[in-house]
Amino acid sequence: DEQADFNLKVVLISFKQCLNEKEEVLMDPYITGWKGLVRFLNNLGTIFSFISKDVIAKIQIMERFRSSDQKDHYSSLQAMVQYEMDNKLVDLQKRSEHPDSGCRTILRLHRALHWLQMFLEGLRTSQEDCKTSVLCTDSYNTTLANYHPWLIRKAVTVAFCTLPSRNAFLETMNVGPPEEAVEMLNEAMPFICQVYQITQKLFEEHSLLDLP
Ligand SMILES: CCCCCCCC/C=C\CCCCCCCC(=O)N[C@@H](COP(=O)(O)O)[C@H](O)/C=C/CCCCCCCCCCCCC
Repeated sequence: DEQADFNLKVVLISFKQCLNEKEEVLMDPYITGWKGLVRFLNNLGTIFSFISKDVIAKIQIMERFRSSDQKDHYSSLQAMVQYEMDNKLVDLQKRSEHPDSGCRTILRLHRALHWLQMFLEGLRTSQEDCKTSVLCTDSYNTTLANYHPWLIRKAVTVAFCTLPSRNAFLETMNVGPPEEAVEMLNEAMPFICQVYQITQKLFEEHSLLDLP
């Protein structure tokens, strides 16, 4: 039962566990966090399956690295960037020799994490009667939409219209009444923001923010 399986707490704990004392972003909890988000997405209906398929494909790319002979080079985002850059394993101009590098794959998820951060912030601070679809569209338009072609933007906007009300949405997080879900989001936001900021800085320092 996927609905029963999803628990916001599990996702949030994963993002908390992503950061070690050296402020590195650890790959395994990062992947676990994304898997939890996909589980949540799957519960929102089949209209969202084109989105979850894309996330799953990206998770699988990263899992393959983590179970390969090179797995130690993928233990953290920092190790991955160092390894792929040092060994010229990233297509910087055009997707060709290394179409599915770890860096370009994580960059896609990283951009989506920015959307999540904006969306959860909106959800957390909005009034009870606020429409989830509006929060979702606004946060999408200021983040991910900048990287998506027209057709995807349209499909995404249609899917957003099917989202339940704010309170029903918060209840699907399986942590009790909406107020408790908001409380948990208050606790979790700093970790998600930190993971986002550290990754952003890492990719910025290596000029990896525009990978094809
Ligand atoms: C804490 C729990 C509460 C909130 C739960 C939200 C659950 C969200 C789960 C997943 C978020 C979606 C992540 C989307 C990743 C998209 C990555 C991407 O940009 N991919 C495109 C580029 O990849 P390449 O082609 O270059 O390999 C790809 O083309 C896009 C494909 C599909 C469309 C993606 C649309 C993203 C919309 C994000 C909003 C999700 C809506 C969730 C509703 C609450």
